[in-house]
Amino acid sequence: MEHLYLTEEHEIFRQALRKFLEKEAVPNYEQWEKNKEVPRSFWKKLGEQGYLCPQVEEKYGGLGTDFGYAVVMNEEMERVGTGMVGISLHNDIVIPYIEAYGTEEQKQRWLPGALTGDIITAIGMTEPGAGSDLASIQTTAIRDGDDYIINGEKTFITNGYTTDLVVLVCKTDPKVNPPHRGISLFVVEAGTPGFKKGKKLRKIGQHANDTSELIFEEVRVPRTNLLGEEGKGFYYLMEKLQQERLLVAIQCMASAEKMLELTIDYVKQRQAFGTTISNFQNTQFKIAEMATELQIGRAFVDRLILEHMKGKSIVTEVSMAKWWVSDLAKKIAGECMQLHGGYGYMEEYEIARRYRDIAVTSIYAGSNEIMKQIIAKNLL
Ligand SMILES: Cc1cc2nc3c(=O)[nH]c(=O)nc-3n(C[C@H](O)[C@H](O)[C@H](O)COP(=O)(O)OP(=O)(O)OC[C@H]3O[C@@H](n4cnc5c(N)ncnc54)[C@H](O)[C@@H]3O)c2cc1C
Repeated sequence: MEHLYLTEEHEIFRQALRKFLEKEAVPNYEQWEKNKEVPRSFWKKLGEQGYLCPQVEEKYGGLGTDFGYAVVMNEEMERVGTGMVGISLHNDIVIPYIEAYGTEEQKQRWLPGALTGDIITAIGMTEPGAGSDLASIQTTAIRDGDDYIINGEKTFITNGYTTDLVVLVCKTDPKVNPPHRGISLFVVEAGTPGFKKGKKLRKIGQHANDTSELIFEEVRVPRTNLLGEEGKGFYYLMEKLQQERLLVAIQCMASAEKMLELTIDYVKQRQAFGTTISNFQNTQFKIAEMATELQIGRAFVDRLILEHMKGKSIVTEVSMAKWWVSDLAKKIAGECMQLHGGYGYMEEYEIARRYRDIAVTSIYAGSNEIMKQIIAKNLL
């Protein structure tokens, strides 16, 4: 499908990336699902080809690419499987915090490793007792001379098991009112005494994508690991969530388009009552409806990508896209599975995995209910 914001260079990049993924990811994907992680050897290969954080400035080893390249990467990885979203989380969500709020010293320290795959990153916001209500987190980072002492627990952390570096959301002032003013961001490196990782969590889908609990017991980090200013963490998160939520909409579009493609192929060859399933009017109407809804979603998401690339603040519209496209993708997953009949419920057919993988998109990156709350708050 043609996109408004992509140049010929983006398309050349897409072709090269697609070839790379067909060789290095597709044949191994099932094994990654079984192992519940994308191996570091693959991250390193991505790094060698310039696919890790290509947007980073050249002086740190990056290519200084625009958001169009991130869109292409997300679409192409999503075509392979949603279990690769941890790579996008690293490229397009975690590293941008360091790029935007890190000091020169911090950038020199962490960006080069993030580009080679030596440093895999994660972001720790959610806790066992606080997800949507982020301001009520309990993890604390209390000043002790030139250091901070961190105590707390995070859960559902993407890349949590493999991570070398986590951008951690903590309370530096647990008593301040309103509570979000007491939130700060820290970089905590794996291996720091007191920082423990839990087991890989057992999820219903996105198996290749590792998700873990992270535990912090009396973890001492120097002041040089504070990201940006103390007490500004919540504002930094709000600034960056636009891109995170837009990416979920982009991933859901790509996945839903793939599901429709798989289903069109299937109904054209499956026989029943002496003809193909594609000859039934119900099938034709379902395909027509899904294709129409995908065109509507594509037009909206493409417009938002363009505006995001121009640096516009489109928080309300991105929240709309996040809930609407993820709900659409979930509905399409159900309808595509239905058109596959019993085979759609079998793991041999890709639609089964896609059905499981898409379910979480209405929950993570801010639940769809929270998206509607943001939209309503900005309109009323
Ligand atoms: C696979 C996976 C990967 C994840 N990756 C990460 C990660 O890398 N880093 C990270 O920090 N977190 C991550 N998360 C956490 C995710 O962002 C949270 O699960 C999500 O924000 C919801 O929080 P919760 O699970 O605590 O649900 P809750 O906040 O307890 O919500 C439960 C239900 O109540 C609804 N609800 C809550 N508040 C309101 C309200 N005010 N009005 C109406 N309804 C409301 C919610 O929409 C939801 O339906 C991940 C989660 C999953 C499942």
